[in-house]
Amino acid sequence: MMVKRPWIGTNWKMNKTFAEADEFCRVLGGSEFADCEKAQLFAIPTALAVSRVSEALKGTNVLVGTQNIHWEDAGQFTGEISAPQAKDAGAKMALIGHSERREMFGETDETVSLKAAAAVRQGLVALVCIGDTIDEFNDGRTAEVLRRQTEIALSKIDWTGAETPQVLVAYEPVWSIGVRGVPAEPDFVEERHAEIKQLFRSAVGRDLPLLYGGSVNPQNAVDLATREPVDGLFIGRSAWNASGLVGIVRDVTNALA
Ligand SMILES: O=C(CO)[C@H](O)COP(=O)(O)O
Repeated sequence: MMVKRPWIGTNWKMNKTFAEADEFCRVLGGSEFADCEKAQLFAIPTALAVSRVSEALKGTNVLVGTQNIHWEDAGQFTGEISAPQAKDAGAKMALIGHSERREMFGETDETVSLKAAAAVRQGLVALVCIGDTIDEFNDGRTAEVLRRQTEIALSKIDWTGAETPQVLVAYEPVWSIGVRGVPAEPDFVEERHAEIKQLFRSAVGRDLPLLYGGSVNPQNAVDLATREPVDGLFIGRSAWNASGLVGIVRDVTNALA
């Protein structure tokens, strides 16, 4: 059996001053996982810190991403940043459709699909988030919502080009995210992941890495990451300190060895 090489990374959201970003990079860059072959690590700072964090983690195996991009490459879009600009700053990944952007900043399935296509066009790894709200979950609409979000998100990517599009999806139940989030049971995650992976095959005819996010913590990380259809962990609060991320990477890679 092939040993799994999980994606493990963190989204800083609107957190960290430059000094705090530097400290994160110092600890992660100095850890035994800076050049880790057993996992693909990534960190997604605020747009202002992408350049600084990319520079600080240069030469390591940690990919740096940006939390949002516009779907156009340039233009009259005050306050936005484009995929080429994110790349210029050192980003290798673009986070797209996080539930906080869907809930609070008007992100729709349509804009998610445009942004995912823009990221791929520019050679960024697109990390697309999907997830059901608590109302959708309680109404038994989880499967329908995940199908809609997945199919639309992947619909504008050119899957036929010479380059294989680098697209990751993260299933993040909205009800499990953040300080009021309820951690999802690993059995529940395993079932949803198996269903979402079927959707990849029917929608785009291929397998895509599928990460889990939402209240991942040192207690549940190994159980989640070792489930067969879970290709990685997308972590918020428990990895904002680099030592938290390092601890989870250590536990998960040991468990998978
Ligand atoms: O973006 C997330 C992962 O970084 C996600 O929102 C989960 O946040 P958490 O519940 O604080 O882990």
